[in-house]
Amino acid sequence: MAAVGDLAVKFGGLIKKERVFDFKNGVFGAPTKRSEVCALNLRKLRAGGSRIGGAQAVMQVGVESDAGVSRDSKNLEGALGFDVVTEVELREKGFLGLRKTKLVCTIGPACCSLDDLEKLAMGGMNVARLNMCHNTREWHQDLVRKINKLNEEKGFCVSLMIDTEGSQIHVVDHGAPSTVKAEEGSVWFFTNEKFEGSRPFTIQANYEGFAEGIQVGDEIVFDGGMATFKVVEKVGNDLRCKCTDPGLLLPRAKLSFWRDGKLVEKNYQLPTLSPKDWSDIDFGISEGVDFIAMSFVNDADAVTHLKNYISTKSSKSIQVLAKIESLEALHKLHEIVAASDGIMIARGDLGVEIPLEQIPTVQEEITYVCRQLNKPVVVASQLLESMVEYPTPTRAEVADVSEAVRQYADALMLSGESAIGPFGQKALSVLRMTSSRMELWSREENRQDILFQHNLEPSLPDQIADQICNSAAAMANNLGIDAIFVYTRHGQMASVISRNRPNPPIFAFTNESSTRMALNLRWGVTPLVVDLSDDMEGNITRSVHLLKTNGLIKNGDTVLVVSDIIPTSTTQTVFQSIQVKTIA
Ligand SMILES: Nc1ncnc2c1ncn2[C@@H]1O[C@H](COP(=O)(O)OP(=O)(O)OP(=O)(O)O)[C@@H](O)[C@H]1O
Ligand SMILES: CC(=O)C(=O)O
Ligand SMILES: [K+]
Ligand SMILES: [Mg+2]
Repeated sequence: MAAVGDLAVKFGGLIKKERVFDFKNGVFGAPTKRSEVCALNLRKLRAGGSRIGGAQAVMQVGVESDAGVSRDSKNLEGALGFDVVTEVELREKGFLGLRKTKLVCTIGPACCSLDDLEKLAMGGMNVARLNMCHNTREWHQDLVRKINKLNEEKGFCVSLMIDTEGSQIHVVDHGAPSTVKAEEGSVWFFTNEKFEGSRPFTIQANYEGFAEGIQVGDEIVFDGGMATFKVVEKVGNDLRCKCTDPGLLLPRAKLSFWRDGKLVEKNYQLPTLSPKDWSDIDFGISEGVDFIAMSFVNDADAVTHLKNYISTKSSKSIQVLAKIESLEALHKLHEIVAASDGIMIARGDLGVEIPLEQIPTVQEEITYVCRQLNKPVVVASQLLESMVEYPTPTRAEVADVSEAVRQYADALMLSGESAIGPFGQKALSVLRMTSSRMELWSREENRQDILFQHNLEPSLPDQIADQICNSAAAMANNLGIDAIFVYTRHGQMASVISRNRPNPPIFAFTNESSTRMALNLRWGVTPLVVDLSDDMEGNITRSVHLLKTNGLIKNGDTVLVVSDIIPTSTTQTVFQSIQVKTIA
């Protein structure tokens, strides 16, 4: 509850129920109504098994009794596997109060102490992102060590992502340590040559071929519109340009070239992964990071190549996220999404290559394609940009965040807001508060879009698994279930349930740590590591018991349990089941 002196923010108007958010402590003032879940007597809903193409699908409804599990099974207590943040959130807000949208924070100098990282973790950071464009190998190594320490010693579950630098034409030197103003009509020299000391009106670009194919009359745009120059003369490999739209030139500003209102695509000459990127990738593999985000992906081959490389180098499964940040990537969106393990909509660089007014529709299109193909999608860049400087967001920023949540993006990302801004924790709490609000609204208004169900895989067993997950999500909504439990070794079942964006939270029990960390980016999924035995009934009974003894689930709660493979002692038949259990 917001104490006197705390900054309390209220959203009213359109929204029916008000909740007060305490920025300082990062908690909601009023818990989500548990009465949203109707009490159900599920005992009457008993249904038998039905045969589908050789595999057996069982649908059972029963009453879970605690009597069968002995309370002295101490070895299981530690195996609950909940992370500390979910546990607190669950105790405070109940099942429906758990946030669905995942949060990624870029780590930088403003938040790199163990203490800062712990505060971000406590504030709901699901994934820590290290941008390899900046800082040293030692700095990144230290960060990895700190995140691992927090996970191991403090019970957090924060996944690690590295983000490659990639190849892109940008400013190396513009003659000043920070921003330079370009006045209208001023003439500037663009070169790849390094220059010593101060040379006014000179810009050094990072790539020697930057002026290849560029003609007199073409335009150079800084950072997608910060300032614009017209090429007035070609001088060998260099360009003399006149400022036509005055503005600010930032260090490392991104350059794009335009002719007759169309982008002159130049990045095709640059490799998606440079030698430095390969070295950073080797670092990520050796540190056992969970995600590698690949900058400036231009086609599916680049993604497949990296995935193959990782599989030969790493025993651990590492997820490759393709960053969509070029026009070329948009042209090949489907194949890139299909080849990758997930997508980042890198709106920063995308806005350099496409007109800004197209970003919202492109974002909606990408999130839609990702959901169809069951790939997690991160919406990134400038979500709360003003908070790099100010302690509150603009209304427009909150609206932008809400829109990404309404589109059911899996995750939202902070960049400079957490990396260099003094209000990183506040920015994180704004993301948390805004997503929870929009999730509640979508649920209450029943705004869920009908998902056109692509079959994800052609084979029959996979289609059965898909259909089971789809049906489970529908059942969970229709029956007002409190929580969905899914037993999943590689995360596939959990991801397909998540793809349906059901109302109750999804607890994904897995025995693979890498599956757990990968599921951290999936909408609505709380991943837990447990010892999964072949006795699936035993697994289910044990996990319910563990939640109950820890006070996280109580009599009368209803849980929908989805399991994939239940080989029993007498038969090796593959069972796939949906069971509804009322805790008694
Ligand atoms: N590890 C770091 N060390 C120092 N500064 C950092 C670090 N990571 C990020 N920053 C700073 O935070 C800003 C925002 O970070 P972010 O990585 O999102 O931006 P970016 O460099 O523009 O992104 P990208 O290269 O992925 O397009 C950067 O411009 C940089 O100033
Ligand atoms: C995140 C990133 O790389 C971008 O927005 O360009
Ligand atoms: K990057
Ligand atoms: Mg980028």
